[in-house]
Amino acid sequence: MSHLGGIADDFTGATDLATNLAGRGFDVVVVTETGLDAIEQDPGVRARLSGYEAVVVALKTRTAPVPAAVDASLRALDALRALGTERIYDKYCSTFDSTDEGNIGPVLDALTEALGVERTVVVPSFPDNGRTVRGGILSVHGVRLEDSSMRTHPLTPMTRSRVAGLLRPQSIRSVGEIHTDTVDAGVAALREAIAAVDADYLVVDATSDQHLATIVEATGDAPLVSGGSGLALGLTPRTPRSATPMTVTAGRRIVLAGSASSATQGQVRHAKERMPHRQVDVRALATDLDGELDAIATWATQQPEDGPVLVYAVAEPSDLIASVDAAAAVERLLSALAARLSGADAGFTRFVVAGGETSGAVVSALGLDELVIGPRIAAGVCWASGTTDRAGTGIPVNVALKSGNFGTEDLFSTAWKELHA
Ligand SMILES: Nc1ncnc2c1ncn2[C@@H]1O[C@H](COP(=O)(O)OP(=O)(O)OP(=O)(O)O)[C@@H](O)[C@H]1O
Ligand SMILES: O=C(O)[C@@H](O)C(=O)CO
Repeated sequence: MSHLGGIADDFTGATDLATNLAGRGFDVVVVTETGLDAIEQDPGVRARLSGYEAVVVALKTRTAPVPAAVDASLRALDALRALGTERIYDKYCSTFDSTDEGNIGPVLDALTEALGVERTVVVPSFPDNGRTVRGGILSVHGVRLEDSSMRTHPLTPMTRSRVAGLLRPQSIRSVGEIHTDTVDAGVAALREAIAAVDADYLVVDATSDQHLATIVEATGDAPLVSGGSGLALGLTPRTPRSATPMTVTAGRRIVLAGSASSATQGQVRHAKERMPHRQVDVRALATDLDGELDAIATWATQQPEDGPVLVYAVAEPSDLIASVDAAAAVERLLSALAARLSGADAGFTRFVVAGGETSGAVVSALGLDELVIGPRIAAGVCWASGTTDRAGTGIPVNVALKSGNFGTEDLFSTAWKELHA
């Protein structure tokens, strides 16, 4: 029986959570929406997956309308319950990516109702990646969220920093705060505060892994926790055992960077100095997406086979075209490119993908139902393996899904060295 079930609102978030769980000794697998079909339909799949200590469902709901996000999350919950999971970890972004119409609140409302939970913690902090909450204010590397690069995010611009203030407009339930002094006072004090504060959702400060461990201990066996992936760093598997080994492939390598985040832009500029590279002509996509796809696919297959190549959307802030249509077209292009290049003819089997939305589109296009977690590349980023179809006749691939703002500048050229048999 699986112990922990994660529901992540995007794919990089799912592998981020899985990376931290694996780091704590959990045998963990990520399943996609097609993997949910298999859980629902196939008792054999249910029996196999319930052997994992943790199962994380990767949804693509971060920017989805509320009803779709709620439905998908409840479906994930049902599937996780069918695996016997006892605790649910609702994973959203460490920078609380959403708008006032966002779905973090509605999904929490739905999960608390379905689980019959009265209150739950809200903990976006992930100190290893510079995300901290102090006095209820979320900061990124010491800069208030509203003053960070997230202010100009193309899909979820973050213009306020108080987590409770971001959550309240989204939820029908009440939101309170518990600050650092209480967390510093230790498990018993925090437990008391959680019981005493008159609110359903409690935004709990955390600026260190020690704070996260205190929160995990204070929430004990709570059936639901919510946050970024940081809280996982305080969890302990019930039955530690060796992780399922990840398959390492030997095919060609490509970086697909659809993320517009500032860290990704730096990584793109760094990689451009070190590998063959090509920028997506975003304006051309509106009129001739197929032509651009053909051109980039042909270019990629003509590059030297022994090193990675880079296809990217944004290297400088001025490359960004603020339009939902442009964003959707970039996702379509990069995902179709991944599908085409993963075919036996082109022979690409190893993919670093930057950006949550982009990763969701790419993994879906590759048709991966399950991701087995492999070596850690950076905080919240790991290699994973999957098979491009479920019948067992597909092509094994490795993917590293990198959240937009995660990773050091050299990640696109150094990630590969973690990929060894
Ligand atoms: N030049 C561009 N103009 C407009 N939109 C773009 C452009 N390049 C990329 N995009 C879009 O921006 C969005 C980036 O979202 P994505 O989630 O992939 O990355 P991110 O937001 O940087 O990362 P994360 O969500 O992991 O923090 C995607 O929808 C992508 O298609
Ligand atoms: O929590 C984060 O910052 C990431 O896992 C994320 O959500 C990626 O989009």
